[in-house]
Amino acid sequence: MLRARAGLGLGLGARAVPGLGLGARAVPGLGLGARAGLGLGARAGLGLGLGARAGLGARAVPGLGLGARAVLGLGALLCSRSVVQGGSGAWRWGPGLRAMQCAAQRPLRYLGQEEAQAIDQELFEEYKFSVDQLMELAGLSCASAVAKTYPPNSLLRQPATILVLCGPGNNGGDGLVCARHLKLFGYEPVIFYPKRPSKALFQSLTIQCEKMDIPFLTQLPAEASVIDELYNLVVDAIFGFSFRGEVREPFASVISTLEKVTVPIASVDIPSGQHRPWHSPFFAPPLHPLLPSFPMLALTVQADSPAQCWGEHPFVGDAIVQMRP
Ligand SMILES: NC(=O)C1=CN([C@@H]2O[C@H](COP(=O)(O)OP(=O)(O)OC[C@H]3O[C@@H](n4cnc5c(N)ncnc54)[C@H](OP(=O)(O)O)[C@@H]3O)[C@@H](O)[C@H]2O)[C@H](O)CC1
Repeated sequence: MLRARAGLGLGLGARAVPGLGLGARAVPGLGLGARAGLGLGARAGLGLGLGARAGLGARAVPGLGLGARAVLGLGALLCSRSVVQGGSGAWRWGPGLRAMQCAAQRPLRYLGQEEAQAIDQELFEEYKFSVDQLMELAGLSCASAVAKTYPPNSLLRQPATILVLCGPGNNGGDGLVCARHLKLFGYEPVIFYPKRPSKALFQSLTIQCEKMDIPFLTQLPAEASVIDELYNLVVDAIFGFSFRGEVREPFASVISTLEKVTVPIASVDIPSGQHRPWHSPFFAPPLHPLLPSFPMLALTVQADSPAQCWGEHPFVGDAIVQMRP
């Protein structure tokens, strides 16, 4: 069933969203807001909101009362600085689904590596999401964030070339999905995928890119200047939260080259090799021992406070998870 709703609400209370919803919904907070996504969960809160909501499936019921909430939301959440700060700014919508753009200078609560992995496990085991589902959303979120920050026709080099570097794990899978959506958004992605796992999922993602005529490089240019010359932007989908220890080949050379490029780097989840002082404008200064510099595209964030953001172009996509109390 498709449902749409708009209204003004002031509520201190609990509400439940007992279904799987696709659409937009008002989000508590001062301001005008709407949130798009695929959401499953229940939430309670204190909020004054004017917004619109449209959903496919079950919906929340506002009420008086004080309660806890748990949200497992998969979707795009876009919010303006002023909303995050409790001001009166309007919510903004972006391309595709799911990304949250928030203010810096707010108290931050970053996930550590283990926490991020635990949330991932919970999504798979308790909430029964499949890796394909999450990866598709992750890749789409990444492509959407790139498109929002660097629209294809704003780029210096035309056609709008983007180099997508894919690693051997799920982060690399996110990169493949991202490349596919970038192509649909009007970019010319080129993929470097030097270590390909034998799992069917990655083979399928590779075939899908090939079918879309996205070229795969057999070798990465060793000179960073060549990358600067050929590409407007690099998407770094080499390692995510399972990266451990010193970088091994072939990725040590890749990351070493990446450190020297001057075009922007958009990292998926965390900057690969993550201890390095990347010069990308996306990255904030070191903030956490596990996540010393945070990337443009974070895929999982602890969402107790949606004001947790950072950097010049912060985006949070993919799974927005609020734990049950
Ligand atoms: N949270 C979500 O909703 C989702 C997140 N996704 C993305 O998945 C990654 C995590 O994926 P995972 O496969 O667990 O791990 P990585 O992609 O980070 O990397 C694993 C591979 O990396 C190799 N590795 C690890 N350390 C090194 C190193 N020092 N040098 C070289 N290679 C390294 C590792 O190789 P092994 O030989 O050690 O096995 C693995 O091959 C997360 O960050 C998100 O981007 C999913 O899309 C699902 C949704």
